[in-house]
Amino acid sequence: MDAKVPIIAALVVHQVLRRYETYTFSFYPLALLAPPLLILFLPFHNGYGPAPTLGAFLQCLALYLATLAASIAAYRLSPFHPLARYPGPFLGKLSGFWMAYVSTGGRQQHYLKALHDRYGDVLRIGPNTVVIRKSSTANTLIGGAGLPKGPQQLGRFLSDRNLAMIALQDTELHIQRRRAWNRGLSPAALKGYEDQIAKRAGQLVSKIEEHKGEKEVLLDHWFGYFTYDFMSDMAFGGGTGDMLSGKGDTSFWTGLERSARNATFFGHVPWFGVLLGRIPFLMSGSKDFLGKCKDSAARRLQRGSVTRDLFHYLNHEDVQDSKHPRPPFQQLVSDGILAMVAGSDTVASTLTSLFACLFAHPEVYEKLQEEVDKYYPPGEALHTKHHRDMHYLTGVINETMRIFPAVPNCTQRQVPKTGDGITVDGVYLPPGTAFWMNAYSMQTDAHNFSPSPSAFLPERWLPPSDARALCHGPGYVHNEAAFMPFSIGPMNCVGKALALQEMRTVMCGILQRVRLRPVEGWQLADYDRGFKDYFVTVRGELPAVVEVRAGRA
Ligand code: HEM
Repeated sequence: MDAKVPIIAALVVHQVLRRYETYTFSFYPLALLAPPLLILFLPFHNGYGPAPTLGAFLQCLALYLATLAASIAAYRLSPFHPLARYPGPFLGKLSGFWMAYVSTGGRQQHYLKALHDRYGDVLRIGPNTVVIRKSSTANTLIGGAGLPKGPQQLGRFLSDRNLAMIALQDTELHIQRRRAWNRGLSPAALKGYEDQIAKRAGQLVSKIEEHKGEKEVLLDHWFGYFTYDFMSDMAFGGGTGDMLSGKGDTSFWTGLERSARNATFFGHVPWFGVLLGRIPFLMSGSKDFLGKCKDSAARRLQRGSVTRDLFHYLNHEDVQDSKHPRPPFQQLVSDGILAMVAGSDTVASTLTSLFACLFAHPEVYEKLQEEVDKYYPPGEALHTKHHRDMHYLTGVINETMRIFPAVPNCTQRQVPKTGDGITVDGVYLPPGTAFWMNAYSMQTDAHNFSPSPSAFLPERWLPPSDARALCHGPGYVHNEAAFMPFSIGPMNCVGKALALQEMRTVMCGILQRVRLRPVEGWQLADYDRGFKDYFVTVRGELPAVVEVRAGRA
């Protein structure tokens, strides 16, 4: 047998694969099987004889695939790879499946932080993927004129078609789509959601109150029900959210958790997620969940606009002119799914972490209680007018999101495949490099927040005029450029203001009426262990004891 032919074919195909990336399903079997078949049947002398047998084909295929795999591995590990300068796990350099595997444990934020502490600010965690902890690069890379989105979301949504806004890699398309979202989450639109938030927050507090005298109430569950019900009011004008009343279907949360684990995995190998997403009987759990979200969006579209909900803006019902034609149905469905996933879990996670931090720091709870009592005495309605003066509450929320960010790895961007790549503050990213700004590592790095970067100190965030502010003394560092729980730039979290408004309203509502305590033996360390980064965060239960405050029921 002439071994040279399949070996040369494999080396050529490797070069094609390096340059040509596709999510077309048929491409992969073609790239893997067609060259050995061609070699056997092409009329030139191939060394396999005039009538090739199955054995000859298998021999040729094995040699071809082994050479292809060896060539890919050798290139990825070689000093000639454009990312060779960056340290990282050996298996990560070899394949995206390494980080996909690590992510299944839910502790990738801690894994990456440990690697950053060991190797430095830029790590190579995939063949063409890095993760960055250097805040001085953030503005250029993901700020105002930052780089386009990376491919991770295609894997997470198991599709490269009918994408939700968060997954759009074409910046122009993203800007266009984002306009409607910006209108739907503008300060004026937020004013319109204020009563709904206050109503749902009041309902939540009443539900928590009902548990007084009982052994415990699971706060994480109730926060989940609150965010789901509110998001369905806010996004779809109501009609689907009924969890707080105890009547709703809670399978949204089980579905989300199950599909989130898959989503994390496929975010590291997006091409694989897209391929599996095309196979009808696979990934049924994730597809069922996406299907349920689709149904909510479809029902809302059929019903039409009753209130000025988010769909009112996404469907361009607020701008009836020829420049704003109605978007295709599938686009609305994808963005509806995005609203439910991005808007529910993140806020539920942060509210749960907020109380976990307060339980672990009773002195902080006391100070926050004082501030809430000052602005929201008994009977004071849960409107937003005091929020901006509540600096301690802001400090508590920021400090919680610093240590327990609901999206620990921020999000992915990618350097365009054509051009020279980009250099910023000594970090060179070659064309095609996908990268994450690692929020968790940045926010807990002593170079950005000192003293005690892992300690919960809301005083870090107080304005210098406040006597309690922690802003002097040797070794004090407070680098807000490294604080990005909502990401930054024009593709950051469009729901940031809404999320803060929800969280402030709920915190004020709860502290105004009840006193919550952790159950006997509860430890923050246990909560931390159960806090898993599965694209959205999965957290352990947060049981609490409820006491109604005198004169507040
Ligand atoms: C504590 C709460 C929240 C946190 C920590 C959070 C965090 C994030 C982060 C880190 C991103 C990625 C941004 C990027 O790609 O650079 C994001 C995107 C997004 N978030 Fe949030 N989020 C929260 C709440 C919300 C809420 C309430 C909504 C309401 C609908 C929302 C809607 C979105 C949307 C639509 C995107 C995609 C933005 C785009 O691609 O332009 N988020 N969020």
